[in-house]
Amino acid sequence: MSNVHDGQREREKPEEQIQKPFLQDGGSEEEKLEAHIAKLRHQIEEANYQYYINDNPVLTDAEYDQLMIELQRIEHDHPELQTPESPTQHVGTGPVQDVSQHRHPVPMLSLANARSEQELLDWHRRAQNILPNATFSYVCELKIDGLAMALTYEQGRLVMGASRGDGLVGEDWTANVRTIHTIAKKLRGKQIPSRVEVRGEIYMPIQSFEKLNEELTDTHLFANPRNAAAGSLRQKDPRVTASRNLSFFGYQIGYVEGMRITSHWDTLQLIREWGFPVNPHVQMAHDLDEVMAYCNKWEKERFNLPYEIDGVVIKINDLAHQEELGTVARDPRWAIAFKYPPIQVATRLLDIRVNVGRTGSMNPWAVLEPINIRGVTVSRASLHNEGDIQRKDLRVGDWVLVQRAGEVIPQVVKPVVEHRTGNEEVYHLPDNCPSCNTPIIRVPDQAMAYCPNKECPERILQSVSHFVSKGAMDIDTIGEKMSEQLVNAGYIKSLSDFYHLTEEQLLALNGVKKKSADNMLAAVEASKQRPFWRLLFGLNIRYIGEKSAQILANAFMSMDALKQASAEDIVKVPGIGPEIGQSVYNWLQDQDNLALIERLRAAGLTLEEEQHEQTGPLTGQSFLLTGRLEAMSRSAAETEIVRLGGKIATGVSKSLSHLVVGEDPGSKLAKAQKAGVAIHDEAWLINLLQEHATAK
Ligand SMILES: NC(=O)c1ccc[n+]([C@@H]2O[C@H](COP(=O)([O-])OP(=O)(O)OC[C@H]3O[C@@H](n4cnc5c(N)ncnc54)[C@H](O)[C@@H]3O)[C@@H](O)[C@H]2O)c1
Ligand SMILES: [Zn+2]
Repeated sequence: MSNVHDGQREREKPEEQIQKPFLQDGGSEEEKLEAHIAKLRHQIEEANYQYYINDNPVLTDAEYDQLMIELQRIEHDHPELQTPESPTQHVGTGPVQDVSQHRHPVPMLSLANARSEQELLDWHRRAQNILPNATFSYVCELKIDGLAMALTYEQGRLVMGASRGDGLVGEDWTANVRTIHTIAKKLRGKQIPSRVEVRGEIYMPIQSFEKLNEELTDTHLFANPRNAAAGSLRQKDPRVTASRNLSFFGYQIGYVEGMRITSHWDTLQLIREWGFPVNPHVQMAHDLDEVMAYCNKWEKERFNLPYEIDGVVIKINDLAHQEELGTVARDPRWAIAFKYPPIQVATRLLDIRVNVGRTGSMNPWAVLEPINIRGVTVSRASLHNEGDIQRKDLRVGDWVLVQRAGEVIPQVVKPVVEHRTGNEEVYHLPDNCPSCNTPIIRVPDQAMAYCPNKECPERILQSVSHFVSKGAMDIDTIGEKMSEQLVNAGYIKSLSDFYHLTEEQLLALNGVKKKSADNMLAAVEASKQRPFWRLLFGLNIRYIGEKSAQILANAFMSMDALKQASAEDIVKVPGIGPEIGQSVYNWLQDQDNLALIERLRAAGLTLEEEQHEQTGPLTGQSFLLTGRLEAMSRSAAETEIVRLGGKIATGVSKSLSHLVVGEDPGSKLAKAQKAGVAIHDEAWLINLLQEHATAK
């Protein structure tokens, strides 16, 4: 453990802060300590509940870890105060009552943490003391920030998907787990055991997380991809889970019948053969130097990953060693998590300003004193909405903690209250739109505020930029800059004006030559062929993201059918919540919007889903195959995908659902990785096709 002085200081500090109910005058040292422990335990249990059950943390991970470390230290120094109920002795928190429970045949444990090279060495020394003659080798893995899942297979078929819960009893989420494409429903390969439990991490790619938060109404925003993954899995309706683009990496076997495996490395190979994705960055290490090199490498490179990691997991490779080392409290002795320090930096909140979004929303953002967070200078951060600012009690002039997680936009975590001087100012949204000065409107029960003016210049600019963007109408030769010029020149007052642009108009703009004018007109023309859902997405209807646009287009098949639907009809569609449904309905009641639809119709845009399209289990998903497939030809695979309702994409874009990679893939792989597209191998595809072919 750390040196005595540190330990003493750590213990003294919190005692000063103990609140009255715990501290009775004249109480002995012991009583004080007990009271302090009780408080710590209470705080941790409370945080656990918010984190594991509500998927809505009330503390930052760093704050939580601080409480836990302190409690562990006190219990270590005062074993007499340890209890089996202490949060240091158990994992997570029990399952919620109204979900079926699953008792884990082999407990699902947590992992002890190391935060420095020294702590890693300490871990190694402890293991070596128990097995003095053993020579260890290690498997290094990324610590994916998601939630642990235990998947049981009988005769190769998935029969149970359970969360960790309190480690002994988890929640049965089988129906939801089945909707996750990267989880095998049927094991592949030659060696199929009669019964096996595969463990791994369900996670949400960063891009999907960001997209999801864009689509969710402000009251349900997820704090990070981990909470988004847990919240999306723990849904009553599996169709909601299905719409959330969760993914999976396998990393362990809980137990297996009739099969002998001797090393963790072999475990990973076997899991891969069975058809699960295994993280491609797993690596063997033969000594602690190699382990440290791996940790250091990924501390820097983690921001290039399409998913979040919060550290590295190091496991002793030999399963016989693992068995002998066993577990202590809630952690195995044969593994450790090397955790990266949270990337939070303090800086000044200089000002709060407001942008007008494409639906008229007031979007406050922070002007920060520029600060370098791991090589990136951060000078602004999104603040979501006024409610969020109030919840965090951010005041202009505050010192604030700023966080950069993965590639997620920098976030203001909280104010550093101790640094307050009293000169900080409580923030309120302006009463009028900063762009057009119209009084803003607040929606009851929501933290959002809007500019109601349809002619608000900033709102028009944003909505036009969105309309031409890649995910929407993809008018690629007209970017943000050109949109601005077109709006400023008065050519685009409404989205339908794009379809009446003339060459003369374009040539009159600064710096536009005939060739680029022609390109722009051609791109506008081509956009008429975009599928209906893209138009729906492009229309800037509040809360409508790509996914909900697809769901609505599939459910109603045409704009006319959608127009005729009642609010109840729309809300009833699986995956469309009440806010989205009501918002679409309201939008369609507005005369100006209806007139816009008619102008778009007259211009020849697609207002219907293609009728001849197959619908099936893969509807709403797009696929792109690259490289050589072995078991079937690419065209046969594509035909089968289309037959099952899926689409074949023409290139990699953010909206691509799956990239399937065969032998010798080309540049698409790197592109897809960058775009955060889910990437699979051929085994996965075949499994998927077989699964649905039999189910159909
Ligand atoms: N902010 C809060 O209020 C709050 C509350 C509770 C917990 N937490 C966070 O959760 C942590 C504790 O949670 P925990 O008990 O799940 O421990 P943990 O997350 O530190 O480590 C154990 C987990 O790591 C995951 N994991 C990812 N990749 C893995 C791999 N390759 N091999 C094995 N496991 C892998 C598994 O899900 C496993 O259950 C805390 O340190 C804190 O960061 C935060
Ligand atoms: Zn305005």
